[in-house]
Amino acid sequence: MPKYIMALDQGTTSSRAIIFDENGLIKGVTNREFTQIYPKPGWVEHDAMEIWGSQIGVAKEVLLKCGLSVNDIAAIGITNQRETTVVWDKNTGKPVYNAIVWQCRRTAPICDDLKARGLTEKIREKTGLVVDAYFSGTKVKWILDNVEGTREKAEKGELLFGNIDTWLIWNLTGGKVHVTDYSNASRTMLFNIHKLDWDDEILKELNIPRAMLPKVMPSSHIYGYTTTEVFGGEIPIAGDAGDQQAALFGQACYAPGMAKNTYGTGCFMLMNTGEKAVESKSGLLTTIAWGADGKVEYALEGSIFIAGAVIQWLRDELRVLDNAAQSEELATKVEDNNGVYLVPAFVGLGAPYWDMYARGAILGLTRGAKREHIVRAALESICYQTRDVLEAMQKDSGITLKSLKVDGGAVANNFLMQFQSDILGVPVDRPKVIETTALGAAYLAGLAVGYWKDKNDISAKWQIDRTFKPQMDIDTKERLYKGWKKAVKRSMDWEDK
Ligand SMILES: Nc1ncnc2c1ncn2[C@@H]1O[C@H](COP(=O)(O)OP(=O)(O)O)[C@@H](O)[C@H]1O
Ligand SMILES: O=P(O)(O)OC[C@H](O)CO
Repeated sequence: MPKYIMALDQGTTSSRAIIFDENGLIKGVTNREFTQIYPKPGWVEHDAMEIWGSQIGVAKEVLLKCGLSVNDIAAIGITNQRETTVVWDKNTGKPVYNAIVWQCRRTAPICDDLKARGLTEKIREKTGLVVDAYFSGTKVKWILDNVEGTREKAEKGELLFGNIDTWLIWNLTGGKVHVTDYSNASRTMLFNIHKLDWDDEILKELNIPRAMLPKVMPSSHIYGYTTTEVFGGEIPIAGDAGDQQAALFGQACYAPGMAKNTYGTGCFMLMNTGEKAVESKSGLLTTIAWGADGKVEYALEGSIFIAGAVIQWLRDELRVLDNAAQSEELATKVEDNNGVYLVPAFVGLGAPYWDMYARGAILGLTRGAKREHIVRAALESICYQTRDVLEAMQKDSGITLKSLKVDGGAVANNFLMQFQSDILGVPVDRPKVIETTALGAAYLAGLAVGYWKDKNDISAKWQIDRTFKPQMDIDTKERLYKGWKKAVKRSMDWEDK
């Protein structure tokens, strides 16, 4: 058996390739940011060819960096930004339009129409999702309705749809394999999560031909092999999961009631609910965690659209930071937020508010408000949003979390982690490997090819780096959170419909 597993982690802002050893430890990482395209306010696109190029580029680079060849890799696991939609021509392999990113709000009117037609409940029952522009279904419809010639071609079976996992696997296999996994399918708003099949009724409502859709497979499975043109040899592609579900797997949250929160571009809290699809009454999503060991398991999810991205915004647009890490230094230069709240509703609000028309706001400014306060308010907003979601999660599941496992790029920020623990009143556990998304994809791939034995083998590898314990007094905590709730209200229903 070759010595390593390679994970390809295609995120919202960067493509990453990571090589893991049998202890689940990182041997090498490479990372490449790619272009974010904002054609209009609220619209977000990526160039699918650039995504493919950057992903394959980092994969080759990491092999070189580690001095490894194709024969050293036992399997590849894919994990991806979810919901982002690519439609391409089956014959040429070329996308017919840019990838429409999960954050894009352009299909809000299509969602309003679905709601007006009384389909909200039916869609929730079948897919576990709320009707929102976030998911892929309305994005596919938008492409077929707006890009010339695509509907005819789709009806003739000449176009294919895929999320980024599907797009990467298609390209890695030289256009031979058109698949996705249960976790990704469950984010399309086209998939019946109980029957485990594409839903003909929803497809009809959105006028999407079934022939465009990929075959849905387990998340740990050999889907195909890389063509020799890619790496000069064949490697089995054996893991596929949406990045948030992959992180749940990488954090070894295998028992019902176990949860993690991932702090990347957005912030996503998922709780394993086992073989039971728990219905949310508090604004969360019911989603498929993964298909593995011959069964499908479910999760409750709280999706926060903007988390680490607010720090990128401070860096790239406001230019008050040189780099993301500097946010910690600035936030700790001041004693508190000085009454300043930042609601990062740049692309509307996700869980538990689901307001496609909310927009970002900075409130509570006075003459004494400094750059440091705004930076601090941005970091605090990530923690308040997480509390919103945790409260909903505890209500829906009836489980009170004793601690929260965290991961993702932004958890390197110690101020963020301490404030998170303070505002939740719950200890926050940061593991040694914070690249748990990639690790989860590697585990899923490794299990499929027998590189690791089973989930117990994996659970034993989870190691803690640091626990952040709550230190804030209850009055301060509640006063701060109350301010947040007030600020959120002001940001809602801002954009005209
Ligand atoms: N030290 C830090 N403090 C706050 N935010 C950070 C820090 N380091 C990275 N980030 C944020 O984390 C995000 C990157 O995390 P990552 O897990 O790579 O995200 P993604 O997979 O969504 O691309 C960026 O949005 C960045 O602004
Ligand atoms: O790119 P990330 O890691 O922020 O993840 C994006 C999510 O998958 C969107 O649902």
